[in-house]
Parts: sequence; C-alpha cells; structure tokens
Amino acid sequence: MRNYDFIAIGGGSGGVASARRAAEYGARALVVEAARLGGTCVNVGCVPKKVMWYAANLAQAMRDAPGYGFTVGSTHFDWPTLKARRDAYVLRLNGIYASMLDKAGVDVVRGFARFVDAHTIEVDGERFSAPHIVIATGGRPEVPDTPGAEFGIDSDGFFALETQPRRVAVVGAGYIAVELAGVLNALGSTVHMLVRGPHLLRPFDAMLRDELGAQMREDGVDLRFGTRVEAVTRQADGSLRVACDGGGVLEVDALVWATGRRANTDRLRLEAAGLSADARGMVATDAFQNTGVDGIYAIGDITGRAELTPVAIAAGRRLAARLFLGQKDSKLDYDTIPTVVFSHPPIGTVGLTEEEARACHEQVKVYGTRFTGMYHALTEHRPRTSMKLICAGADERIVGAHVIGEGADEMLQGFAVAVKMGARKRDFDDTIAIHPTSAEEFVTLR
Ligand SMILES: Cc1cc2nc3c(=O)[nH]c(=O)nc-3n(C[C@H](O)[C@H](O)[C@H](O)COP(=O)(O)OP(=O)(O)OC[C@H]3O[C@@H](n4cnc5c(N)ncnc54)[C@H](O)[C@@H]3O)c2cc1C
Ligand SMILES: NC(=O)c1ccc[n+]([C@@H]2O[C@H](COP(=O)([O-])OP(=O)(O)OC[C@H]3O[C@@H](n4cnc5c(N)ncnc54)[C@H](O)[C@@H]3O)[C@@H](O)[C@H]2O)c1
Repeated sequence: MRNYDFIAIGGGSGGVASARRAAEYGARALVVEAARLGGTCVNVGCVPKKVMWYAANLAQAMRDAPGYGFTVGSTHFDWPTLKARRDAYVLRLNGIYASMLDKAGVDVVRGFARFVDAHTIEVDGERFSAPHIVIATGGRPEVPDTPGAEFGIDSDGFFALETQPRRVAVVGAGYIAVELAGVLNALGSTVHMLVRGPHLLRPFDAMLRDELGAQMREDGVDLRFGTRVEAVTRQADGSLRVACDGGGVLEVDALVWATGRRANTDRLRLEAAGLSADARGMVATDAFQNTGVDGIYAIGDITGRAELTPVAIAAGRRLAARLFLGQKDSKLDYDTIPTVVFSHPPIGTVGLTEEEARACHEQVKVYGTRFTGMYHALTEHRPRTSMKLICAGADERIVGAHVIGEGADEMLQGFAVAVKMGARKRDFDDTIAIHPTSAEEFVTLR
C-alpha cells in the first residue's frame, strides 16, 4: 500500500490541475491515468478539434483570397499530412503534461483505478490510499442503439480517420455535431446533418441557433431537422446506407454519431466507496465538489455540469485550495460561464439566453445588431455577424452577451469579465470602441 494526501483518478483537465495545485500546496499527490495524459481535451477533444478548425479556416481563407486580388493556383489539401502533424502535436503535449507533473512533484501511475473502499484504490493489483480522493474520470461518446450503429464512428473515431470521407452524415445538434460538420464542410466533404429536433444547439439563445442553421445551409450543409436515423447498413463498396424515418435514405462514406457523452464511472467500483451514479454515470456533488462520502470529491465532466475544460480545471484548483491551502470557502461559481462553439461561423456566449432572462427577470431589454463584417465586404462568401446584449432591471445590468460571426471565438473572453463583474449597459456605452473591429459593436449598441 502506498499512501498519499491526495489522489486524482484521471489525468485529464481536472485531475492534472487539482493534483498540481495540491502538490504546490505541500500535499503528496498522485494522478492515476488509464490512457494518455491530458485526457479528452488534449487527445480527442479541444486540441485536435481546434487544429481541424484552423485547417478549415485556411480553406475558407483561400476561397476568400480572390476578393483581395489574389490569384490562388490549384490547391490540394492532404488529410493524412494534417493528421500526422496534428498527432505529433498532441504527442508533444502528452510529454509536456508528463514533465509538468514531474516538475510539480506529482507521482503518476499508469493504469485503470478502481475503488477498494472510500480511501483506497487499486491499480493493476497495487493499492494506494489517501484521505482525499477526487474522481476526475471524464466521459466518452455515447452512441444510440440504432441497428447498424457500429458502422458509424464517434468523435474519437473522427480524430482517428486516416483519410477524408467524401460524403458524411453527422447525427446530433450539439457542440460536437456542429463543430465537426463545419470542419468537414469547409474542407470539402459533402455534409448532411441529421437532427432529431427542430434546432441546432438547443440550450443556446435562439438568435445563435437560428443564425448558425441559416449560415450552415448557405455554406452548403444539408441540414435536416426532425430526422431520426432508423438503420445503417454497409454496402458492398464499403459505403454506408443511412435509412431515416419518413423514408429518407442517404449514401455516405462515413457517419459520425455526435449524440452526447456518458461519464466514465461504470467500471470504477463506486459502490465499494459507498457512492452511486445516475443513469448517465454522473456523480452528484454539492457546491464544494463533495460527493455524499467524506473525503471523496468529483470534478469535471462526470459531475454533468458545464462539460468544459476550464470548468474542470477551475473546480480542481479551487478544491485543492480548499483542502490544502486552508481556503475554506474556495469553490467554483458555476454561474456565468463563457463558452465558444467552434462552428463555422463561430459562436461566443456568456450568461442568460433571452428566454431565460425573461423567465427570471421582470424587466428585460434586448439590444442587437446584424451586419457583414468588414473582412467580408470584399469576399464572395459573405457570412454575417449577429450580436445580442440582454439587460435586466432598471439599471440594465448585462445578464447575457451573445455573438455569432467572424472573430466571435476571440471576442468574448474580455466581455465575460465585464458581465461577471456585473457591468451595466451604461458601462459598455462608456467604453471607447476599438475601430475598425466587429467587437466594437458591443459598446455601440442602441
Ligand atoms: C470533440 C470534443 C471537443 C471538445 N472541445 C472543447 C473545447 O473546445 N473547449 C472546452 O472547454 N471543452 C471542450 N471539450 C470538453 C472537454 O474536453 C472536457 O470538458 C474536459 O476534457 C473534461 O475534463 P475532465 O478532467 O473532466 O475529464 P477528461 O479530460 O476526459 O479526463 C479524464 C481522464 O480520466 C481517465 N480515466 C477514466 N477512468 C479512469 C480510471 N478508472 N482510472 C484511471 N484513469 C481513468 C481517462 O483516460 C481520461 O484521460 C470537448 C470535448 C470533446 C469530446
Ligand atoms: N467548444 C467547446 O467548448 C466544446 C466542443 C465540444 C464539446 N464540448 C463539451 O462536450 C459536451 C458534449 O458534447 P456533445 O456534442 O457530445 O453533446 P451535447 O449534449 O452538446 O449534444 C448532443 C446532441 O445529440 C443529440 N442526441 C442525443 N441522442 C440522440 C439520438 N439518439 N439521436 C439523435 N440525436 C441525439 C442531442 O439532441 C444533442 O443535440 C458539450 O455539452 C460541451 O460541454 C465543448
């Protein structure tokens, strides 16, 4: 038995961040990781996704270039080259994570952890104990039990693709579905999006989801709402036949299930620690990441709240400060979490949607604008930018800020600080615009 002060099960965003801080505050810390350090974000999430997004933007820039007087010769995009370079980058990051943990004095054990009791885990027959154990095991893609579902791939499979599929069906309407569909479309695949409901990005402000749908359609994505996949079959030539309800049939080279994720808690032997999970494998916590069992905490995706890397990191760091720095009140505020969807065009959003604001505030005022950004004044492809500020109360406190369009991905971080600090509309009005930018519209809305 090896004894520690703190054990993080899972070496992804939350586990690594919490263990590094715990060690910094003097704790003997251990991270147990079953696969590759960095977890979902580094290996099959944010990082490889953003690389693909950049590639897609380059493809678009080459299409825009003639508007600025460039004659672009014939271009060729080689998927295997991009994949090899992307994989090499991710491998470098795995190494950086290992050396960061080493420098911080955190021990790393490679293997799959299971609980023995509330303070003990077992990894490949070896036991480790600690008074404080955080479960940070993240999630994995979930695929529906549609007949022939196994012929499709999930987001992990997307990142493993060795060649670019020429025709693709993407099932789902969440972050992953719109991001992967946008990338594939910009890189030249024919993309069909099969959405069972009436909207993309259901929890988002209606302006964002409607605008994204309209612009994806204009960009050539075949967006089909109210469509369920009934069966997938592989044909003799290797292509897939996708049968939808209502009789629609598609022939594609790949089908990507982007239908949500479930938590990695099913093989952890939670019951040995006196814990249980819900139907999606999520572990309930209080505001301090405490589970129902003393000394066991949960952070990140397995808590089912705002499944984002910075959220897992922030929750882990605050937990470490509470446990080892004496900061008794240290906890993450889950309100007002900004987020970006790396769709084409990208979306930035923070705070309440208009619908949510109207449900919880009596006095709501909405400011908005829709325009073509200057970059696109000269290009043939002319996506628009839409913005919305949602204000509540007599003093017009900004409770929501939403933007879709060129640059939205880099625009919102600073505004999120202002919204979090309780900025009023007049504070935005008092701020001098930065010209010429799209972001300046946020401080000139009337
Ligand atoms: C395609 C995709 C794109 C994304 N893009 C973004 C983005 O742009 N921005 C953003 O903020 N978020 C993004 N996310 C979400 C983000 O990746 C997650 O919110 C984040 O990784 C969660 O961190 P975590 O620590 O909870 O879990 P993870 O990072 O998933 O880490 C969990 C780790 O635990 C390990 N593990 C599991 N069980 C065990 C066990 N029993 N023993 C030992 N180890 C175990 C796993 O191997 C894994 O490495 C994306 C996700 C996906 C899938
Ligand atoms: N840019 C980012 O920050 C980013 C990017 C990707 C993922 N993420 C995080 O990862 C989480 C998971 O992303 P996700 O896209 O897997 O989940 P999601 O919950 O955002 O979307 C799942 C989608 O699948 C649909 N769906 C579920 N079951 C279905 C079925 N049987 N048939 C058809 N459609 C079905 C849902 O209606 C929904 O549209 C996100 O919520 C987000 O927090 C973040």
